[in-house]
Amino acid sequence: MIDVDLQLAVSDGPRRFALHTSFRSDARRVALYGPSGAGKSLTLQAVAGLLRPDRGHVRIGGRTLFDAAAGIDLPTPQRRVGYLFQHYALFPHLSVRQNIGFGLTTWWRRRLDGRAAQRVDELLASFGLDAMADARPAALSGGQQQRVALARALACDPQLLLLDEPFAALNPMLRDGLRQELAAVCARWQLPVLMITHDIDDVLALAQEAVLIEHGRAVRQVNVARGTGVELQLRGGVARAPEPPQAAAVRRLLGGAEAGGHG
Ligand SMILES: Nc1ncnc2c1ncn2[C@@H]1O[C@H](COP(=O)(O)OP(=O)(O)OP(=O)(O)O)[C@@H](O)[C@H]1O
Repeated sequence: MIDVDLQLAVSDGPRRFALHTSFRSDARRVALYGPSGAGKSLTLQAVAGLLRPDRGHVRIGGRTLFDAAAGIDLPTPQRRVGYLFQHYALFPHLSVRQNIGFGLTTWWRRRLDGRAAQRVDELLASFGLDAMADARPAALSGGQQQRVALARALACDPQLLLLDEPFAALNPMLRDGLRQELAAVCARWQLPVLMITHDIDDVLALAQEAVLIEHGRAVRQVNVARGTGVELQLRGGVARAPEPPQAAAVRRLLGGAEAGGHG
């Protein structure tokens, strides 16, 4: 379902950070977990198309969003990913309704057409935000702001939801309740989720699989329900997720020859 192999470098003056994250997962909810500065946000931004990798690919549910070798680089709106930013990034001067509908409008036409307005009404209702549709974000609680940001991320009918530290902006007292609310939203919308966090409780509450990111590398992949993990290898300079069980049989049947090898 999620197949990511990314290589890119960013620099800020003399500081240079090289990212090479590679993992594959069939789980519906995957967390990128790791310390601050490990490269989680860069990975998420590259999946969303906000950052262009030098090499690699991004495939979601069989769709190729990016493939450097094949020259494929879908612009963000065509990727059909919803992005929940770390501090929600709600527009303070727009109402709840306008925030949710923002991505359905264009800069030259900010009015919602009939279908888009209906979609926004549905989202307002399903997130329990009708009563505050005309309020500005500053008048909402942290939890309500999170719901507006989630509704906005879902407005474009995404095929993948990207969550960047979804609870970082919240009072710890609120987190448990909102984790459960978010888990319910994901289940209700049947949406695959790729989230980043450095809070192990987010992983335990929301993720089926977690990929540990350290120093710009995906180093371990953990099955949360089973409590098992596998190391992600760097082979020939490319990190790969573990092979499925039948791969060993295929290798045996093919005589152990490496791809591209002869004799
Ligand atoms: N646009 C940029 N230009 C230069 N360096 C950057 C840029 N964005 C991120 N970095 C650097 O890349 C490294 C990885 O950053 P990233 O934001 O991906 O980490 P992270 O794992 O998401 O951390 P956090 O959990 O603190 O958000 C950091 O050292 C950061 O300073």
